[in-house]
Amino acid sequence: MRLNGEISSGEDEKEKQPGTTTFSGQKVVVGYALTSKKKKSFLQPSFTSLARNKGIIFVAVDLKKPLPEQGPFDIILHKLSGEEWDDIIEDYRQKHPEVTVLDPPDAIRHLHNRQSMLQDVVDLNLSDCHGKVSIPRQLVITKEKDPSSIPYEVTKAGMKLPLVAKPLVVDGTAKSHELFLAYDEFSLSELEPPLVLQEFVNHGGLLFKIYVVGETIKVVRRFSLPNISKRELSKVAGVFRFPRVSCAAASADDADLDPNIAVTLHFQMIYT
Ligand SMILES: Nc1ncnc2c1ncn2[C@@H]1O[C@H](COP(=O)(O)OP(=O)(O)OP(=O)(O)O)[C@@H](O)[C@H]1O
Ligand SMILES: O=P(O)(O)O[C@H]1[C@H](O)[C@@H](O)[C@H](OP(=O)(O)O)[C@@H](OP(=O)(O)O)[C@H]1O
Repeated sequence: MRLNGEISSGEDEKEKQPGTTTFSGQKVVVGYALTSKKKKSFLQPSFTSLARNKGIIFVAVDLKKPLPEQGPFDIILHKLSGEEWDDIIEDYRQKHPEVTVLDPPDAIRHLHNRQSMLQDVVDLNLSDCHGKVSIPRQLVITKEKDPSSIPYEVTKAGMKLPLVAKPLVVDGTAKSHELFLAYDEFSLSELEPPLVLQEFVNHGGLLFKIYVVGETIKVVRRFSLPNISKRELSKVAGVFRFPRVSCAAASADDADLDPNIAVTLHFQMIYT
């Protein structure tokens, strides 16, 4: 297959994966358009090397050049945000129906907003399905709102403390993963809308993260925010920032959990 573009050099990809055989058939070319953060986390040498052995080649899309002039690609893998990029991808999809675009902007738009993201879970209506699947009670504070009005909004909505505050927009930046924990509603006026406020759900300081790709399902355990007791709530005030809760570094897969906790947690998986 012909290639016009920078091919992931593979120079650092010396690590051979056990059990992999070198591919000798038709190649699949994946054009990728990712942030430098995502390139670092996703396009790891061990991964691109494994992919190469299976005939999958990653080629960087040059954002300074028109997309239709690049390739040919079999797949476009992108995670960039913004209307301009969405238009480029949509236009490319129309002109190149033979290329698989993962994911078309229209199909993932609702995931860029924490309110619309969780609406799908609500719509599934799994309130009585071998247990309870629900989302935390939440309130959206739009960007037009004056932060000083947040305490009033919270009281009006009857939200119970403590509250978790998250950026409304999810755009893959480190800032969009930030989370704030507020023990009293007044300190919420220090935060910057647009926000989603959620009631804090005690979940034993652990959560299960489930990855699904086609038929393959992988479940991992992560340490999370610990339970907050009524006593603690009555003694603590203020808003606390957590840059990244339950990230990969907080893996609890090897933790020796009390079996009783593990069983309880099994029934407490929460959608956040
Ligand atoms: N309402 C809540 N009550 C208690 N803990 C919460 C709540 N919301 C989030 N958390 C904790 O904070 C973590 C991060 O929440 P967030 O909503 O940012 O998850 P996410 O966007 O699904 O995370 P990721 O970006 O890793 O996919 C959760 O995994 C959970 O441990
Ligand atoms: O490492 P896990 O627990 O799987 O969490 C991932 C999040 O679920 C993703 O949302 C992050 O990607 P974005 O930052 O592009 O949203 C992703 O960011 P990363 O690719 O920069 O590591 C991870 O934080």
